[in-house]
Amino acid sequence: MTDLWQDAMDHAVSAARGAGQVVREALLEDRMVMVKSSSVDLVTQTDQKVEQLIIQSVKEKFPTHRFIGEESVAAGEPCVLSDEPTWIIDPIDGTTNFVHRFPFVAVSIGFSVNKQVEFGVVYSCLEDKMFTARRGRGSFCNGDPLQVSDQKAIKQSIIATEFGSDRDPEVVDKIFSSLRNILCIPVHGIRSAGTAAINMCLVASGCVEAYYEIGMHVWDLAAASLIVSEAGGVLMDVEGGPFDLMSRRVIAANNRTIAERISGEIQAYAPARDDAAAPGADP
Ligand SMILES: O=P(O)(O)O[C@H]1[C@H](O)[C@@H](O)[C@H](O)[C@@H](O)[C@@H]1O
Ligand SMILES: [Mg+2]
Ligand SMILES: [Mg+2]
Repeated sequence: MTDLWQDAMDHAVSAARGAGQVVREALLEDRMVMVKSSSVDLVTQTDQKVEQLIIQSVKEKFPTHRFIGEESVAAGEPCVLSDEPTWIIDPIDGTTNFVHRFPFVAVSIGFSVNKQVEFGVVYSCLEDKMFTARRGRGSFCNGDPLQVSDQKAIKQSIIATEFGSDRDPEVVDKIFSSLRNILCIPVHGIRSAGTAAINMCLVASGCVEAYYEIGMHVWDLAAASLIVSEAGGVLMDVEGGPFDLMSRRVIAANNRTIAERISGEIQAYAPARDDAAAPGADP
């Protein structure tokens, strides 16, 4: 049977690796920092340049494919997940890390058809780790297979999360209330890589048992969600229902028991969905 998407996945790996080189070179130069939704939601010209390099390279090979790019959406492009082949791109996941030279920065490229992620590529460019997954064919890091942790007890676990870029005191109170509940289970520790994609690749690698967050976006999650599930992990909404790529809410865990326990400790809220502004979106 013809393998429809292998050529596209090979291109994604090559584009992510090339983008990583651009990121590493940019780290040696001064970076002009701009802000988006808040004074702590950062973006640089490198984010914008890398996204355009990836999108242009894809358009040359796959002219009918669609795109959801973090910085294109920030510039006003619609954020629509249709049934069409769609490249879901976060050119730099961990921009704050990039600005501060904190060494966890990823290029994330997900690819969906019929709203289902067919492959995911996350390139941790300072570690030179290429995380890949193809639906139904496993997850890998630099070609080595990945498997989530076999830890069953949350009290023997490390949990990853992020604090996001919303500094509304009411939101921050919910974030810290969830964090306190989880810390006091107790768990062994809480970690933040500063990038959703790398946190999820750490789940897939068995380094942390789970990651949760409310507020990140589809481009942070798309590629890494498949890397987690193809490594034997589970994805869930923070209130225990099915994972929804556009909801800006996720629990990614090594097993359902730990995911459900985390869900029970989270003080949930619902940020505006990524597709909220899409034509015909539910209000
Ligand atoms: O670095 P970016 O691509 O903006 O993504 C991060 C986002 O800015 C943060 O608010 C989230 O907490 C992280 O999980 C994202 O990785
Ligand atoms: Mg991101
Ligand atoms: Mg980004």
